Amino acid sequence: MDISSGAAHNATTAAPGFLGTGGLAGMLPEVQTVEILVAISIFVIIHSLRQRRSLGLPCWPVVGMLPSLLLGVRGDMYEWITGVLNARAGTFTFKGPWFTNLHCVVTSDPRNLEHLLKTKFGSFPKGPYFRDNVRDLLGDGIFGADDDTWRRQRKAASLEFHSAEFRALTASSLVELVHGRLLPVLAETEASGEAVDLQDVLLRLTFDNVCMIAFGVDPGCLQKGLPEIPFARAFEDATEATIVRFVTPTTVWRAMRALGVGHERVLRKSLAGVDEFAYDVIRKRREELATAEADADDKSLTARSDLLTVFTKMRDPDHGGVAYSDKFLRDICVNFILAGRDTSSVALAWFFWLLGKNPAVEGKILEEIERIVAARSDGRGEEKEEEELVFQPEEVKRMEYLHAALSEALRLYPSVPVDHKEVVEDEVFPDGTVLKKGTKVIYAMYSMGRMESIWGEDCRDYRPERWLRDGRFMGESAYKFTAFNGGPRLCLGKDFAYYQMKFAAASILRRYRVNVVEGHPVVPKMALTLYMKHGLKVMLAKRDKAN
Ligand code: HEM
Repeated sequence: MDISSGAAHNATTAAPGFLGTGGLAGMLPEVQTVEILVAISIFVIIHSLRQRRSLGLPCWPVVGMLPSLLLGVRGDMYEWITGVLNARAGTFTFKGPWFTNLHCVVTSDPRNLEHLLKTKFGSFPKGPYFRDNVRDLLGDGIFGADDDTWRRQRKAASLEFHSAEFRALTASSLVELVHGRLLPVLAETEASGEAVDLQDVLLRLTFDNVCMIAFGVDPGCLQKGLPEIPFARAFEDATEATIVRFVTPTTVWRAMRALGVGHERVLRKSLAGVDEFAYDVIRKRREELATAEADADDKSLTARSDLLTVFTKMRDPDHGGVAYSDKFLRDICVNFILAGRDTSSVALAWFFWLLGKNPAVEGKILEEIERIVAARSDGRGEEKEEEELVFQPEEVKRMEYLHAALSEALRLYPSVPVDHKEVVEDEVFPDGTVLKKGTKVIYAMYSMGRMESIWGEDCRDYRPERWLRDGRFMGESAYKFTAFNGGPRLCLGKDFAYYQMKFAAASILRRYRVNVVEGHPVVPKMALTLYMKHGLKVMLAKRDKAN
């Protein structure tokens, strides 16, 4: 480019009196600056577009791919990730701004999922970054733990979750909650003719339920009037404030914690609420168990099978067989509450919304329920009033179409839409992606449900039949259907969650038509769990034989 000729042209076309004799020399640096800036801009744009071709997104100097991310966050973040993954055959590398910890590899390729969740499980722990962020809330509990700390809890909890006593507890707690509280709340709502946020009602149901499983205590969130419960509020606030740490540079949130300001102040206060509740229950349970032990005839307390009682009675084999500390018991319970408090309820909320759009599926679920009720050998299905009809565990098990319909809802709307791991040594994914030690890997469950390469051309359709062979439910590979994770860290509450969702869904559907309020906006919220951003406003209509 001939800078001098351009400058001369400017000089000759400008008014001579204005430039005077020194005009040409004074103009030169200005023109050069503009042209250099234009040249740099052209270079940056060409470079970024080239990067877009090779990486899937334009990558700008200094800010990396942040502009694309910010544009994606403005709309539906999960759909944006899905679009990029589809264009990149299932994996892309996100380059964050310089000096941030936003660099990561995002994948939805089942081969990579199997590699990181099972084959090379040891190379992909939760990692210190995740643990440091969640430690104040979760302590050393199973959710953030790795290695031996994780293995010990997983083994003990796994034994408990597969015991007959635990299954009996889950079944009885659900009868108590659904028939004693959920149905009365819904009956009141129906009678009032008002709309209700079904997601909120379901969140209250599963929060109470998981507290009964973990602590053996019912906090009473789900009851008429839908009151605010301090423990539930504290838990919610503590979780939200913890999540903010993931989008705040580590040094910044640490400084905020030291100073006790901003979301760290909220976290400190809400953690105090969580701990107050937890330690109070632990203290009382220890006292009750000691009293029951002293009175050999009192079997009522020692027969409890909630997690807190089971772990309080256990001895720690790694520490000379002493009892577990209060802090350890607190961490166990808080972790299970976090894992089980909202995952099944948001799945149910999406399920009810999908049914509204797919009445044929709802019809088939109702037919299945009626067949099961009609098959009752003692004729209870015919004789008893609808309100009293309580599904038995073996009946819930026989609801295979409902099982398929819930799995299909979770395929499209997995309660955990994305998850995260950290690589501890250099690795290569089966698709050829090179991972340097310390790389963060995001696996996108939400996107996996929308990939033609995994589920075929109708991947976006809600079709429970894809889960059925000759009318029987057929599970899928955990690396293709990843809603419950896979490998050694497969969700421990999976069977319980299905039981809970089926029991609640069948009990509601047999009694009510759930009509989503017309015009109510349904979009996912940006959070670690796939909540509906505006809840699910519905009107209930009593079902009779005609509808
Ligand atoms: C629809 C309902 C549910 C879904 C979709 C679901 C999904 C998941 C997912 C994706 C993980 C892996 C999380 C991670 O490692 O980052 C997980 C782990 C876990 N889930 Fe669930 N979950 C559900 C219900 C429950 C319930 C009701 C409980 C307990 C009462 C529970 C207990 C756990 C536990 C303890 C883990 C940790 C397992 C480990 O790290 O070894 N889940 N779940």
